[in-house]
Amino acid sequence: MSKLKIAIQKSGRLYEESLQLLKDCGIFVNNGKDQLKVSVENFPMEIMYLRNSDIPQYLEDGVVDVAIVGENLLVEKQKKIEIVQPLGFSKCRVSLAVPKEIETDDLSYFQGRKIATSYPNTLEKFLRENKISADIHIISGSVEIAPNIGLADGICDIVSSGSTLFKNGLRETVTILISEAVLAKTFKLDEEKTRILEKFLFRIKAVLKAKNSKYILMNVPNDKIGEVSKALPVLKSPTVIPLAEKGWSSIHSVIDEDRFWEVIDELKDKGAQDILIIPIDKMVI
Ligand SMILES: Nc1ncnc2c1ncn2[C@@H]1O[C@H](COP(=O)(O)OP(=O)(O)OP(=O)(O)O)[C@@H](O)[C@H]1O
Ligand SMILES: O=P(O)(O)OC[C@H]1O[C@H](OP(=O)(O)OP(=O)(O)O)[C@H](O)[C@@H]1O
Ligand SMILES: [Mg+2]
Repeated sequence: MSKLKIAIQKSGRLYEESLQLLKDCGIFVNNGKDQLKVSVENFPMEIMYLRNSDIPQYLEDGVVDVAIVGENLLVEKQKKIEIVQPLGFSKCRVSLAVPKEIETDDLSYFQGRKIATSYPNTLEKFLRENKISADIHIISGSVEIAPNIGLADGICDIVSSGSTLFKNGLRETVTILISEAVLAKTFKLDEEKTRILEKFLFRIKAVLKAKNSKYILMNVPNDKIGEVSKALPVLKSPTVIPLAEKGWSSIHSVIDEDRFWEVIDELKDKGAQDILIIPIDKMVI
């Protein structure tokens, strides 16, 4: 039986959460990461630990079948690859930044200036689309230092919390793109591997859905059940269980993490009491 070859970053920003996702999907990997190719016992999968920057090429060539990579890297490398599923971690953006003394946020500041970056293709395309002509200076890391050592007038790099920019006296002015970790696949996938990928994706979706949802239970006077139920964005209809105390019931349901506070206020207003919110481990719907 064939195995789905998945590439994962060997070390760096994506490593921990990529492995955690596999674990949450019930795919157990027992190895030290010095072993660069590892088979999984309980799923038809083979893991390859690679440098993030090499992964897009391997995907395009079909050397690996799927990979967990930053979306920004796929944009940068411009390879023929398909994004199958955003994964919700390693969220960041690729932005332009200038020394904090520069007062303008306007893109025209960069006209005729020098910009240091590790993402030349992304930057070049963005500048071309916005009719800015600038001198792109490629460096492979520590980009934020460039303006301080007189190497460039501004930079284009990854920003997440913004603390690297701040510590280096820089200020974010224009966001070029936003990114998160994604599961990407090669176009060269045969039928058998496509079936394995579907199985893997089914598990990933159950994990992601559970992460974005909460189990909610509350006590409600029986005459308020209708009103409270209406406020719940339920999967089908809420579970209603009578309490030992006459005239009261317990209502159980699932709500989206991002609607959480809004829904709680409404539930309280409609008569719900003793509201409990519980994390969900997996969710198959
Ligand atoms: N500060 C950050 N916060 C959130 N996500 C980030 C951050 N920096 C990078 N990322 C994301 O994680 C990915 C991997 O970044 P990382 O710095 O670990 O590797 P790299 O230096 O690009 O690659 P390599 O594995 O080739 O050395 C990036 O492509 C980006 O999508
Ligand atoms: O906005 P922040 O939260 O400060 O994150 C941004 C920083 O994170 C990344 O570097 P990383 O730490 O991955 O180092 P690297 O350049 O060696 O990859 C990126 O290149 C920025 O420098
Ligand atoms: Mg980095």
